[in-house]
Amino acid sequence: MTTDARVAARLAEEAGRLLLGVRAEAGDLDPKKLGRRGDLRANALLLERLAAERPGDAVLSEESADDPARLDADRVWIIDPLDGTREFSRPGRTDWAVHVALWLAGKGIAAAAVAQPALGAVYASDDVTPPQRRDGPRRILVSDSRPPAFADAVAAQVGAELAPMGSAGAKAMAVLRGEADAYLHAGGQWEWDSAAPVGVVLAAGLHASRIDGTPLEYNAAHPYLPDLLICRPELAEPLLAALAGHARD
Ligand SMILES: Nc1ncnc2c1ncn2[C@@H]1O[C@H](COP(=O)(O)O)[C@@H](OP(=O)(O)O)[C@H]1O
Ligand SMILES: [Mg+2]
Repeated sequence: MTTDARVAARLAEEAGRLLLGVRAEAGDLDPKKLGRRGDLRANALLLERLAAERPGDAVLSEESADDPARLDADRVWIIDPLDGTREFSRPGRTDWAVHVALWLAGKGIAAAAVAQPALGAVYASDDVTPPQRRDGPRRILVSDSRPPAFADAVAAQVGAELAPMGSAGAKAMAVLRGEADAYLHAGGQWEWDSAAPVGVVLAAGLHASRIDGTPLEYNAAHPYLPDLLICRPELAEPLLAALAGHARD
């Protein structure tokens, strides 16, 4: 039988291919409509493929009504069919992603994949390696539109520069590729924004936690997970120490 991680990788890749097509045929469609079309079509494809590949599993999707049956389920797919909708609808941007994660009761995120279709890349939890250390100054990625208020102070404390980028998945995968040292977020986010990126980076040996250092927990009744730190393991301690001093600012 195909493993859950392979299913996640294949579905993320398929949804990514569909999204590239939606973008290619968009013409001069209004960006908001293009984003919405991408969200809905990718969601429909993922739901249909999950129902075929893993019938009986529950699904928590950004783009579907929440079915509370997932709270009693042992297997829940947590999906964001198009993360970085805003960037997807802007020509030339590559910072958008498809997230497919599987949560298991008592285990947490057990399989995950993130596709970055505009880069032709799919990252999966069963096939990742830790990044090589990059030369140059430390770099912390933050939201393009909603960077944490205290990010400047935290970056200064650890001698890092900040760099904006769209999409939680794109930022996490940039850390995985070694293009940045950390991804810091606060102020609001949902489980589907981080489940698959966190599953992939943890499998590669990177650090991922809440900004107070506690574990990220998924399949909660209210699936709101407002903050996140992903970083190279050796940076976790200094970054969490800096965050402890600034996150209440
Ligand atoms: N303050 C906030 N509240 C809720 N969601 C947020 C948020 N800040 C970022 N997000 C979500 O996190 C994802 C990455 O955001 P960003 O690009 O700003 O880093 C986006 O997901 P979607 O594109 O799936 O909506 C965005 O909506
Ligand atoms: Mg998202």
